Amino acid sequence: MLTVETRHAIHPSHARDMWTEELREHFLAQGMFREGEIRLVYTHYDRFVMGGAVPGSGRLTLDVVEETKTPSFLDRREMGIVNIGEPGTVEAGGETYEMGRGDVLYLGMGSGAVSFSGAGRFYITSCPAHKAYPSKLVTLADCKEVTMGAPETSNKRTIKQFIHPQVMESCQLILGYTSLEEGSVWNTIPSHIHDRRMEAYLYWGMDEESRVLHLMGEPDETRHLFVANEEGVVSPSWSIHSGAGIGKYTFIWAMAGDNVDYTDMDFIQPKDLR
Ligand SMILES: O=C(O)C(=O)C[C@H](O)C(=O)CO
Ligand SMILES: [Zn+2]
Repeated sequence: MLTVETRHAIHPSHARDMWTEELREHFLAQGMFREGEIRLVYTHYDRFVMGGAVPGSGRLTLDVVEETKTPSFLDRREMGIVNIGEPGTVEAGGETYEMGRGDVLYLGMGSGAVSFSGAGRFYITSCPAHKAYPSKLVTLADCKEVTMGAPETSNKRTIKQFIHPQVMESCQLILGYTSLEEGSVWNTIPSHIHDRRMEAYLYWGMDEESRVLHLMGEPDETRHLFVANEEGVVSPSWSIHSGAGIGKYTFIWAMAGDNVDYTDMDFIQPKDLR
């Protein structure tokens, strides 16, 4: 079963006037992971798509998605898949990929139908592509790690880069995930924006009762969302995307836009946040 929800792009001056439920309706993605289903959120931010596939005891295939009006979803798109569950299998382009928890699969434009099976919980990201780069399984052992922050500022964290120019080539998609060190709670501090790229977060590895206080909005008009495990946040190019967790968490970040330069960020110091 395939479900696709569309999210239109919101102007920052509109977001300023939103109350809590409206902010959640436009920027929070809930219920993406349901057994036996593929559930996608098709955004109008760089036409980025995020979603989940949980095959359970069956097999799920992602092929035609009406929203793209192409014969197959990946005809003019690339895809990044992260397995946030137990080991599972993805088949695409005549290849079979065995994915452990935390492994990332890149599928190039024209890969055709994508099938999911096994005990995996597959987080799906996709954006338009202009060239068919080779598909590639990037395991945890193959990613590039960058350590940032410090325990004194409660933001010591490891950024694992998978779909990233230093690891492999892609058209627009950049993807990886960040984990906090014991005792640290803050991600992405100092905050930043990048008007050249949108970004989407998926928070995972959290206890049922935990929540992340996700900060969004223009730097001088911040808003927040309380986010639970396996929920996503769409971050427009004008919005900061930082958070603090009540309990442990990891988050997958993925971006699409004009460049694939992870370091292209405009930082905002805490004193300038409002
Ligand atoms: O902890 C961080 O800092 C991040 O993970 C930052 C994100 O990767 C990001 O926002 C990249 O633009
Ligand atoms: Zn960012």
